[in-house]
Amino acid sequence: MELKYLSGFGSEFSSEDPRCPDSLPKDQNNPQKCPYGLYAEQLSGTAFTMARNQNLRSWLYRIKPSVGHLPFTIFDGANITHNWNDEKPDPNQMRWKPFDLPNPIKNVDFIEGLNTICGCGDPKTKHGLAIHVYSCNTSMKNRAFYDADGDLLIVPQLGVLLITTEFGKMEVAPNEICVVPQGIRFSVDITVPSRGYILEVFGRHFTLPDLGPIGANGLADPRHFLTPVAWYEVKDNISYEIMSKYQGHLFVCQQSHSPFDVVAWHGNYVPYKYDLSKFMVINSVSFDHCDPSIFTVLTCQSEKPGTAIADFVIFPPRWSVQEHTFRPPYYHRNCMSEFMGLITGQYEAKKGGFLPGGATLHSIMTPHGPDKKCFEEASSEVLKACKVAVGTQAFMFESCLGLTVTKWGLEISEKLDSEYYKCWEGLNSHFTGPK
Ligand SMILES: O=C(O)Cc1cc(O)ccc1O
Ligand SMILES: [Fe+2]
Repeated sequence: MELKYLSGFGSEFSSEDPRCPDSLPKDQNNPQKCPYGLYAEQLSGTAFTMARNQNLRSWLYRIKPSVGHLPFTIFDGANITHNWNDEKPDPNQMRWKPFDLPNPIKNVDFIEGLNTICGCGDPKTKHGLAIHVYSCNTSMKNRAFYDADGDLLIVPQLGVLLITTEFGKMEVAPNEICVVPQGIRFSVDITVPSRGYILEVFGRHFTLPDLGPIGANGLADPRHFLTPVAWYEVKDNISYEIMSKYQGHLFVCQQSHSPFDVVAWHGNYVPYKYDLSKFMVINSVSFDHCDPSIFTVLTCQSEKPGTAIADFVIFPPRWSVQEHTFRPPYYHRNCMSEFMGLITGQYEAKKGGFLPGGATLHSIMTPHGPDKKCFEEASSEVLKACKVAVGTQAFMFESCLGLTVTKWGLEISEKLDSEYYKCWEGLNSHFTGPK
C-alpha cells in the first residue's frame, strides 16, 4: 500500500485517521470529553516558554494515555554507551570496513542491533551527540522504542525501513533519511537484513540551514520533508514492550496495549523523512572548491552562532565545471570532527578502501584529504565539464565537539582498518625549487 504523507518542514500539521472523521477537537486542545472517547496528550519538544518561532509541541488523541504501563527495568541487549572516557582518545585518521549484518542464525531487531561507534557529551546536560550503527535482520515485534535523550537522524544504507510512529507510518529507503524527534515512539519493520547509520543529538533539534545570499530557495526544500498521516491500531490485552533510551541506558517496560493508538493529532513536533535525491546542489561555477557546508541538509546548532553540534552534509551527484582548479576535496585540518559514511558508490577523494556501509573519522585538527591516486589524477586531468559522484551518495556528520571512539568502534566491531594511513603514503614532493 502506498503511504500518504503531509509535506513541509516545521509546519503546523493536523491529521485524522480516515476511519474516524472529526476525531480532532476543533476549537480547543482539551475538551472535557474528546471525540470518540479518546484521551488527549501533549508531547512537548521544547520548553513551554520557548520563543514562538522555535516552540515545538504536538497534541495526540489516543485510545489510552501513554502513562498506562508497568515500571521500567534495565535492558541489556544492545551496545549503546555514552561512557566516552572508557577508551583513550586517538587522534589518528580512522576508517572502518563495512559493518557486519547480524549472523542469520540469530534474530536481531533494530534496537538490539544498535552499536555506538563514537560520540561526546551527555544527555543529562543536553549537550553532545552519539553516532550509532544499526544492523538488523528481523522486525520489532510488539515492541516500540523512544529516545528520551534526543533526536535520531536515521540514514539507511541497506534495506528499506517501515517505521510505524505514534503519528503514522513512513517508509525510508536507502538515499532517504528520517528524523524521529526526542520522545516519539516508533517501531521498525524490515523485509531484508538492513544496515545504516544514526546521528543522535542530545536535547536539541534539527533545523534547516539558513541560506544567506543563496536566497529563498536552494539546498533542501521545506516542502520535500514528509510527515506521516495519523494511523492507529487496536491491540488490547496483549503483551507489548516499550523500550526507552534514558540518560544513555536502555530500559524496557510492559503494557497491555499498542502505543500506536493515536487516532488524530495536530502540532509541529513530528517525525519526518527526506529523499536525498531532491537536494538542489549549489556549487562553484567559476573556480576553486567550495567548503562542504554548501551541501548541508539539516543542522543542529550549538549556542555559538554558526557552529553546529552536528551538521548533516551530503555529497550528491552533480556537475563539476570549475576551471584551473584541483576539483576534489582539498587537503584539510579542521577545528570540527568529520565522521563520514557511504550509502552507495565511490567517494571522490578515496575511490578505494572507503566502502558502502563503512565509515571514516577525521578528528579535530587531524590532517586528511585525497589519497595519492586521487591527487595524481586530479592534478593533471583535463578540466571538462563533467558529472561527478554519479551513482554515489556519501555523507558527513560534522561536529564542533571532540568525538571519542567506543570499544565497539575500536575493537568489538573488528572493522577498524589499520592500513588506512597507507592511502596517503607516497604523496611525493613536487616542489620545483626556487627559480
Ligand atoms: O572528505 C572530507 O574530508 C570532507 C570534505 C569534503 C570537501 O569537499 C571539502 C572538505 C572536506 O572536509
Ligand atoms: Fe575535511
